[in-house]
Amino acid sequence: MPQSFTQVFLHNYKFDAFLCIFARAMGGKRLKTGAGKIGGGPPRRCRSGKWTQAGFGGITRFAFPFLAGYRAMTQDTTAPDMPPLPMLDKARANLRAACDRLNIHPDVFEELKWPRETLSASLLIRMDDGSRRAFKAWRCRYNDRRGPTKGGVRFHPNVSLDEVETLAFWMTFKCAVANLPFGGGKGGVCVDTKALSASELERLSRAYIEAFAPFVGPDRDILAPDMYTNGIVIAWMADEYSAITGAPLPNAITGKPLAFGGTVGRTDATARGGFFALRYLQGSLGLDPNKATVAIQGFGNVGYHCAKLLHADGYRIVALSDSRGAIHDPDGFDPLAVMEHKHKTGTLLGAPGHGQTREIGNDELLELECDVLVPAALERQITPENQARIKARVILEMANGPVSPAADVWLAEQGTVIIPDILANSGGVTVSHLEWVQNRSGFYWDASRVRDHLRNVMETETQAVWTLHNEMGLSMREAAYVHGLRRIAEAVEARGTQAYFDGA
Ligand SMILES: NC(=O)c1ccc[n+]([C@@H]2O[C@H](COP(=O)([O-])OP(=O)(O)OC[C@H]3O[C@@H](n4cnc5c(N)ncnc54)[C@H](O)[C@@H]3O)[C@@H](O)[C@H]2O)c1
Repeated sequence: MPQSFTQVFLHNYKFDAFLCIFARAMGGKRLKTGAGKIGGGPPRRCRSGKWTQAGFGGITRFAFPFLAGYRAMTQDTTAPDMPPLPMLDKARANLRAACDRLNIHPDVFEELKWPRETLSASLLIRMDDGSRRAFKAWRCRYNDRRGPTKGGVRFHPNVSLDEVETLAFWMTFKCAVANLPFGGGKGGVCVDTKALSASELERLSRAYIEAFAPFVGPDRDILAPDMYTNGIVIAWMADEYSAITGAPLPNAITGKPLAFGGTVGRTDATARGGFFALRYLQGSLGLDPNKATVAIQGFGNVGYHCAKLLHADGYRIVALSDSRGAIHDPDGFDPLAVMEHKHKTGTLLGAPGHGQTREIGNDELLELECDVLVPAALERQITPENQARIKARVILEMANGPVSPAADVWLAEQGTVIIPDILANSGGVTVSHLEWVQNRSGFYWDASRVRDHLRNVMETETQAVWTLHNEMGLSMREAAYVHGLRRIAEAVEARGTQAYFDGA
């Protein structure tokens, strides 16, 4: 039995390779692809799950029961600790601190130390030019004590196992902070979507589901959008899941288009949730929406809707950015006009503002003089390297993990208020929960009911975190972890801890 993480990993890959050879020996065929055929060979619409397919996707499905069981075994908490995964280790420092604050039973920390299970796969797809390419992919179920795991799928060239597991860890806490009956999960594919054609992207999205279908399910692991997985990607995934399971409306995937069982209000839910949290705190933070200035990093789903909502509320959006660059105008931008320009030209560079607009570097945006900084793109954008140059009084973390743990401590000491990701961006998963509920009941809500529910959740939980922050003298992040951990610990302890066996 392998002992170290590296050994476990290598062992798993050898196991995959063995299955690959075994599958070929058993007669898995290499199938032609072309128009109407998607993925690296497998025939589509295969509902039986029988071993009739070649390619890694088929193998993963075939091998899944062995792999899942094997990985679960190798992640036994009685095994020696694994070598560090840098991001996850750092994220876990918040858990350790919250456990110490609450005097939580050691069994709880032990349970949350590692993901419950992580599956890796190689997605082999046919490219438009006829070649085949393999993309590394993962799906992690971190902890499911409060319910089925829930989390998005990220398509990005820098996605790694460490990132996926860390994002799943954060999802565990986010769902608890929002008081949802879910645990935390996450998935990712190492891919630059901009380098793929639409049909290649469709094949990849479907191949992801094919590889992980046995791992997911409405009562097991529920998928959602994340970076570079928009509504159409989610629709392909949901369609593929329907085909595999034979269920026409799979509620194992949320963020679906409306016509495909989606919910009203999901598109801007993450941004709206952050907006509700900020608006709830703005009085306490001394922010006057008619005077306050905002810089937003990332102009995708979350960044754009955040800009729109804040702008409509009176805030002045003085800077915006995307992966291609950033723009600054002290007199502010109308996000609708910027989006229109982006649609026309493919970039927000050159978009009109209300005054003297100039292009700036992405780094410069973070360091601008403004009241509220909204990172809505990637992790680790604010680190010890640039922390001293951050001038915003308030940071609304719409991205996951945009402030490194060291910078987080340093900024909190300087008096910067950071509304942490596990609270600020929990609006998305909150409305995803409503989609899951509506799919189950078959009764669909109107927009005002969804918004009222979201506002209620965001205000209730923001108030709880703010109260802990003040009463226990914690940073907002520490308070959010304490708040979430209390709920997770209750769910763990309800099933019994060592104390039951000690007769305590
Ligand atoms: N979509 C959701 O519902 C949701 C929910 C919770 C958290 N989040 C988090 O919010 C963040 C954004 O997600 P999204 O759904 O808006 O993704 P998206 O793919 O729609 O948009 C991402 C944006 O970030 C920009 N970007 C990428 N690299 C950048 C860089 N180096 N500098 C500046 N901008 C850069 C992209 O150009 C794009 O505009 C992610 O961290 C995601 O995990 C999203």
